[in-house]
Amino acid sequence: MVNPMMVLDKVELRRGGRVIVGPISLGLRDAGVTMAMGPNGAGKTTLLRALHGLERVSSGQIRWAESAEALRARQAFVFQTPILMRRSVLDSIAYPLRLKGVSRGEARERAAACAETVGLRVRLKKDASTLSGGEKQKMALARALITEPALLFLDEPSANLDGRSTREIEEILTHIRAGGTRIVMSTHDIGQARRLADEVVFLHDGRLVEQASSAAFFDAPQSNQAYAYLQGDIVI
Ligand SMILES: Nc1ncnc2c1ncn2[C@@H]1O[C@H](COP(=O)(O)OP(=O)(O)OP(=O)(O)O)[C@@H](O)[C@H]1O
Repeated sequence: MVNPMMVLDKVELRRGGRVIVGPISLGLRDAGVTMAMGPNGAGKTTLLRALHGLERVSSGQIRWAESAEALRARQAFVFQTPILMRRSVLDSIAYPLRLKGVSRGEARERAAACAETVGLRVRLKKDASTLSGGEKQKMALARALITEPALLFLDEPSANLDGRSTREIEEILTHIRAGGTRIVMSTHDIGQARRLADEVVFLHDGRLVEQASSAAFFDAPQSNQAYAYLQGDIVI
């Protein structure tokens, strides 16, 4: 593979005496959008969290092209349910910069610019908890973008959103991908995966079943599980 950004070598995660992910071996190249797909419980969230360093790997190795510490400082994670703080939208978006020691004024200025990017400019003074679901997710995205991540993880970022908000989130992701940010995300929305993914990593029962370019995966899935999943059938 040309320029792998990270390589997983027989990575396994065990919890409560049970293997929940793995063993998985795969390489992720250093550009584009990788989409983790698979039925409920396949291990998508756990895998993304492990890649971001939020889950302990039980055995095997995750190797990075650069030092894990250096990369960690330049990666961000958008959770399925946004984490809310009792602050204004502006200060919520500015928060990661404040943690890094950036002055309040500069953090707020950059937060306002990020809010503009995600279409939340007119909501800046509102309490974050009063936002709609779609707005909350956009705020979470802005809070991730403010750190200018080289690598962005998103776990089903539009799971509970209507079609319009989903498209708006997708437009933002397309924009930041074009800016060079590497994206690794999960979705159950097959249309979204077709629209955004460069490659698909299909998981089933904690195992990697397929890794293929988006075109190859959607045109001709190689496994019965992926075929059934794309048809909306029960995957066994
Ligand atoms: N900390 C944990 N301890 C025990 N089991 C866990 C833990 N975390 C996840 N699991 C189990 O691991 C499996 C994979 O879960 P995960 O949330 O990664 O799947 P998923 O593909 O993201 O599912 P969904 O599409 O429903 O969000 C599930 O069976 C889940 O119950």
